[in-house]
Amino acid sequence: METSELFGISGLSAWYGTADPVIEDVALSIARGEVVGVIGMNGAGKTTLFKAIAGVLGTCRYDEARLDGRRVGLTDRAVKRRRIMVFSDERAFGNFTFLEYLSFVFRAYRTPLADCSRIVQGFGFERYVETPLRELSLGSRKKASLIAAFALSPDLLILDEPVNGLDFESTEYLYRLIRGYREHGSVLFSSHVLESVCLTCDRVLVLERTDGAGRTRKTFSGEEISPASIRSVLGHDEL
Ligand SMILES: Nc1ncnc2c1ncn2[C@@H]1O[C@H](COP(=O)(O)OP(=O)(O)OP(=O)(O)O)[C@@H](O)[C@H]1O
Repeated sequence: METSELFGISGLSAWYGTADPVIEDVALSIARGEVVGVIGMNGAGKTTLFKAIAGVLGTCRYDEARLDGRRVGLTDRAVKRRRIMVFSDERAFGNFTFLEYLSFVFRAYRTPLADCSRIVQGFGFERYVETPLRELSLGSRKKASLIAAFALSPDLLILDEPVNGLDFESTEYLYRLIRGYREHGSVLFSSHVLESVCLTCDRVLVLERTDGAGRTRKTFSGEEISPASIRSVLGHDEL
């Protein structure tokens, strides 16, 4: 294990109603200050993987999970306070305004409320801060969750399809936030947009469903992280 590892997991399998695993024997290590992207076809198991890592999916097992080099449980409260997951289509907290949601999140993480006006401005979200979340568009709801997560600034940000639903300018701003996060912590995010991983990631993992379950098939790093290189390995040269 590298000394710079923030979080690691091995032998991770997860399932829903039946015993058939949706992801099987997945291993992942995220270094401090590293941005890791996960790509894969619809249904490959990206969201399932993220929920398991975030400790919000009860139906999973793993050989070992590590945080700061120490063996931990994914549902340990102390571990959950070190990460936050932004869901692809967050519909909870619909009756809360953004400001209410923000103070709820900070209270839940036992952290003094931080000033997030710069991030609110960056996402052009000023006029929505007092609107109930259920009245917001998909993209604006996504912004509310992203602003709260970046303002909280835990050691590990887990973002499930953060680009989905965002307008062009907010997407560019999100890329800047993700790249800048290295100074503070690590980011694990999934995307169907190759540009998003190529512009931000240190490493890109491909999750692929083989023999019925999602497994990490290939890792791209450094120079390999380009749309052409990823397409060629995934067999889509003609695009
Ligand atoms: N709550 C659930 N109950 C039962 N099966 C589920 C549930 N959530 C997901 N699945 C199944 O698990 C598999 C993986 O789904 P998951 O959402 O993790 O994939 P994904 O890679 O995130 O897909 P997408 O790119 O479409 O978001 C799919 O076959 C899906 O139908």
